[in-house]
Amino acid sequence: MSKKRTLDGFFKPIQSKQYQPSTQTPSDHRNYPFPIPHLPPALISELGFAPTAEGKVINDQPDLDLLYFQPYIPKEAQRELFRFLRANLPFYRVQYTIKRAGVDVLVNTPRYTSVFGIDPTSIFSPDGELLDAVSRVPVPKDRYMCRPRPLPACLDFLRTIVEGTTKHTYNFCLVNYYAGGEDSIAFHSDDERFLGKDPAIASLSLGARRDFFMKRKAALPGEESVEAEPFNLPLGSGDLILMRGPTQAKWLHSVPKRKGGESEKGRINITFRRAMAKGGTENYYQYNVGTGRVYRWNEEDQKMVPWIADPMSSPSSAT
Ligand SMILES: O=C(O)CCC(=O)C(=O)O
Ligand SMILES: [Fe+2]
Repeated sequence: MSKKRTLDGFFKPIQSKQYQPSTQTPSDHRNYPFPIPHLPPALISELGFAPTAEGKVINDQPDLDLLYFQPYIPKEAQRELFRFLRANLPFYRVQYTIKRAGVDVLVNTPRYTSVFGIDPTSIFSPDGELLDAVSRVPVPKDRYMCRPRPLPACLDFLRTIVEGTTKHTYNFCLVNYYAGGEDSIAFHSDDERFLGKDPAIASLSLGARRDFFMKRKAALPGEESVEAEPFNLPLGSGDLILMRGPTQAKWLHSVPKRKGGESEKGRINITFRRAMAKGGTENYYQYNVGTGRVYRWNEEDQKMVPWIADPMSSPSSAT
C-alpha cells in the first residue's frame, strides 16, 4: 500500500513548535487590542462536566443532519461563562459594501462580531509570529490583508472540549454578540468553498434564548424541488448544536430580530469551524473584525462601548 500524504497531513503543524496560549497569564498577542484573561479555575472545573446530556440527532428531513445538546454547558457554569466572555473579548460592529445592481451599498452588520484563528497554510510561532506552515519562515507581508490572531486560552479551552464531544477539529472561532432583540443574523448557510465539502460547524449559545430558524434552500433551476418543513430551535443558554453532513449545502439558518423580552439581556453565539484555505482567513477577518473600532463591554453602563487604548500602556511587546 502506498503511503499517500493527504493535504491535511501535509499542512498538519508540529504541535511543540506552535503557539500555545498560556493558562497562567492573560493571553496576549500583537493583534489583540488588549490581553484576554483565561477562564477562572472554578469555571474550568465546572466545564469539565460538559456535555451534560447526550446529543439528540435531528435528521428527520431531507439533507438535514444536526446533533443537539440541550444544554451542553452545565447549568452552574452558563451564566458565569456568558458574563466572562462578554466582558473580556474584543468585539466589532463591521461595515462593508456590496454591489447591488451595479451600485455600492453600505451594509451594517446587525450584531457585534469577533474572530480568532488561522487557516492551515500558516501557523503561529510560540511567540505569536505568523509562519508558513511548510517552510516555517515568516509569512510574506502580503499573504494576508487582515491581521490574524490565535485563539485566546479561554476560547481554546472551549474548542478542546467541543472537539472532544463532536469528534471534529476546528481552527477558527467566530463570536457573535446580540445585544438585544434588534440584533440578528439573516438567513444564510455557512457553505463557503474554503470550508470544503459538508463542513461540520459547532455552535454554542450563551445568555438570552433566541429563535434559530432553519429552512431548506430553494431548488436550483433544473433541480427537482424537495418537500421540507421549516422549523425553529429556540436556542437557550448552554445549548450546543452541531451542523454537519449536507446541512450547509441544502439548508439555511437565521436568528431573526425580536421585540423586547429576554432578547434584551444579550446573547453570545460561538461557532467553531475548520477553514481549509487562505481565503477563509481573509473572509472571516474581513466580515467579523473589519477595519472599524473595537468595542468592549462596560459593566457600569451595562453595554458595549468603544474601546480606547490606555495611552500609558506601551504597545504590547508580549505576544
Ligand atoms: O447566532 C447563531 O445562533 C447563529 C450564528 C450563525 O449562523 C453564524 O455565525 O454563522
Ligand atoms: Fe451561520
